[in-house]
Amino acid sequence: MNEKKEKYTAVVLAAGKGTRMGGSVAKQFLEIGGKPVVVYALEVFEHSPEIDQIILVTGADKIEYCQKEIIEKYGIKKTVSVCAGGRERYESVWKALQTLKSLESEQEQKNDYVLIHDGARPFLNQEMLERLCACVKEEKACVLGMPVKDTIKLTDENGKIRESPRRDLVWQAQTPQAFAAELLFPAFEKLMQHSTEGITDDAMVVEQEMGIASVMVKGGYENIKITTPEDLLIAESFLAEK
Ligand SMILES: Nc1ccn([C@@H]2O[C@H](COP(=O)(O)OP(=O)(O)OP(=O)(O)O)[C@@H](O)[C@H]2O)c(=O)n1
Ligand SMILES: C[C@](O)(CO)[C@H](O)COP(=O)(O)O
Repeated sequence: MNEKKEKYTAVVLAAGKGTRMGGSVAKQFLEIGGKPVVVYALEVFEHSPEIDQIILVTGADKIEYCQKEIIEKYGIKKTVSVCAGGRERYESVWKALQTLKSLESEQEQKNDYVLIHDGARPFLNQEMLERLCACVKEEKACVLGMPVKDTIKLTDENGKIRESPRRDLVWQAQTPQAFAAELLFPAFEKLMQHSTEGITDDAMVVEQEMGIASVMVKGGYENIKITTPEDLLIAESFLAEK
């Protein structure tokens, strides 16, 4: 007898303003290798056998653009919603989770796992995604990342070094970050009940609100986030190699 497949939703975040990049077009919509940055990750989720559906989060004024110029144009058929995000990244995640709750009522089916990905990370690939999906089934909270290559210094506010942590224990966190839905929903519900500062990823929310530590899963050094202008040069050089 076939076992019922567990349900995976990918949330792709594309509601940021790209302040550090500058320019008039938000970085997730800039073209690299002839396609907008956000399309690369959407295509990976579209072609993954694990992922059942995709929610794309963008600015309220970009919903129509995303529907026509991203989802329809590039054939991202697993997209079940293009919804408006919030001011901060975690608020965009919260909006996506609310959308997902409404969809669950309509679909009369709950999700087992939710993956949250920065639309500004175009070099996710199927191998990274497979490792993450396999891990989250076991561990319930998993973060893609890579060990750091430089020596890390922790300083005080004046830049004075306070600690040099063991490098073999220090990782750069990437996305996607994947969670059992039963952990992620209550974590964000709790988070939104108090004033919140300094939240820069989803694993922090699950740790802070639920007391659950996520497990690091090997991503790739190429899984960069396009953040500042030099990242576009790095991205072009990765694409030239393909
Ligand atoms: N309110 C926000 C802020 C960020 N993001 C998304 O989260 C990802 C990672 O965020 P970051 O690199 O910080 O993007 P921006 O917030 O756009 O950049 P900046 O901080 O330079 O303005 C990006 O794909 C971005 O579009 C989002 O959906 N909603
Ligand atoms: C989630 C993230 O991409 C993991 O590295 C990162 O923390 C986002 O941070 P940012 O301040 O939004 O760039």
